[in-house]
Order: sequence, then C-alpha cells, then structure tokens
Amino acid sequence: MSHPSALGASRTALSVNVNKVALLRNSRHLGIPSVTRAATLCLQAGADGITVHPRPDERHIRWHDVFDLARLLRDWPDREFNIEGNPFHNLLDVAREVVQQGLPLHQLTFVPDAVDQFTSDHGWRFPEDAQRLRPVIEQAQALGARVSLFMDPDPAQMAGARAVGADRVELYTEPYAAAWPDAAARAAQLQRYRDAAVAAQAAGLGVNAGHDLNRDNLTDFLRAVPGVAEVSIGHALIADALELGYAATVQDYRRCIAAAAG
Ligand SMILES: CC(=O)[C@@H](O)[C@H](O)COP(=O)(O)O
Ligand SMILES: NCC(=O)COP(=O)(O)O
Repeated sequence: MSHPSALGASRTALSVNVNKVALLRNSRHLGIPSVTRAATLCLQAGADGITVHPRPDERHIRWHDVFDLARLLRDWPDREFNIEGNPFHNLLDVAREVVQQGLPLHQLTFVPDAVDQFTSDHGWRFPEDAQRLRPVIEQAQALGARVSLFMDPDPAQMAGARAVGADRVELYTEPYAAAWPDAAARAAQLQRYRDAAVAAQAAGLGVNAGHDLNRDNLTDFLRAVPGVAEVSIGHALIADALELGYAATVQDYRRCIAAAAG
C-alpha cells in the first residue's frame, strides 16, 4: 500500500526536522547518533518527509548531511525533502548541486535568518523584501523545487508573498506556541493564524507551519487553522524521541494530526 504522502493526500503532512540529531552528533567525532538512521526510522514510522535547516556555521546539519539525506530520500519516492535557509547565503548553491546530482528536492523554504541567528524568529516582509526575493524564487523553481516563504502570521503580508511568485508560505508558529498554555492568549493567537492562512489561500498560496510545534499544541493549531499542507517539527519531536524512540514519537505526532481532522 502506498504512503498517503504530502505528494497527494489532503491531510496535513508531517516533515521531521532532524537538525537536533546532527547537533548531538557534532558534539563528538564518532558519527552517532546518525542523521540518516534517524531519518530512516522516522520515514519507516510514517513521516511524510524530512526537513533540514543547514546554517552557515554548520552547527548542526553539515553540507554532507544534505546530500546523504537526499540520497536516502531517493529510496522513498513518495516522501518529500525540504531544505530551509536563507537564499542570500549559500542555500541555492547546495540546492543546485543536489539537483545536478539527480537527487530529490521537493521544497525550499526561504528564511530571512542572519548568519549567526540563534534560531529563526521572524518572517519576510513586503514590500521591503520583494525585489530581492523575486529572482531567487525563480531560480529555485527552475530547479524544480516548490518555494515556501517563512512568514509572520500577518494576513496583510500574504498577497505580497504571492506577488513575488512563492508557492507556499510557512507560518512562523513560535508566538502561538508561547501563548498556548494561556487559554485566552491561545485563542487570540489562533485567530491571527486562521486569518493569515485564509488570506494566504485566498491569494493562491499553500500554507505550511512550523517552529516550536509539539504534541500539546499541534492538534489545537490544526483544528483552528484551515488547510495546513505541512507542518515541519524538529526540536520538540527529537526531544520526545529521546524518551519514546523515533517510531512511537512519529506515530504520536501523526495521531495529533489525525485528531485535528477527526
Ligand atoms: C524555520 C524554522 O523555524 C526552523 O527551521 C528553525 O529555524 C530550526 O532551526 P534550528 O534547529 O537551528 O533552531
Ligand atoms: N520549519 C520549522 C522546523 O523545521 C522545525 O522547527 P522546530 O520544531 O525545531 O522549532
């Protein structure tokens, strides 16, 4: 039976971000834990794809990881490979090399991070970023990749993302995750994200979401925000996997997604 993957199904796809596996591995020179082994176990457990966010300092994902994972994904043709990063650093060079080697690359998520960014904390802004984004979006799409722009949940910004040629936006969910424990703050945040998703879809964009999503906050988010195509989850999921193992963890996140639909 084929996997009901991001490539065809209407349910929200789960892309596992394996940055933090690489972070642990890099603290010694032993090659463990293995990033490709982690990805394999997540895919075997039903993850719809793998995400990496290689940073210029290679503090976690190293350039060879991108190619190792692309080679792995070649054996999983119904799953997706999503690479995140700033297109004005060397993201497009890596993407070009992946494609030149005949390896799979489904999605590039452009994130406006500084070189030394601690972690992503804001999205692109329009009209300020429009002129410089247009050509790099075209270059990425010419490689055959879907382009998603990391965006704050501001409905007024979504038409700008579409106008520069993006296929999707990824709504930056840290403010929602931070508000989640407080019911009133959570409801207010969910309204913002719902409005942003509706505006994005009205502009012709697909909607992804990510950052600090976890097993507690994921179902509420997907219940409130319509038509989310993909969530990419790393930090909390890998932390859960340290306790539960990759298979049980991925299955749990899939249950959180299914609970929102049911
Ligand atoms: C765009 C985004 O929200 C994630 O890719 C996040 O930036 C993960 O990066 P770190 O794992 O380096 O925090
Ligand atoms: N795009 C978000 C992502 O890949 C993972 O973010 P996080 O779950 O590590 O915060």
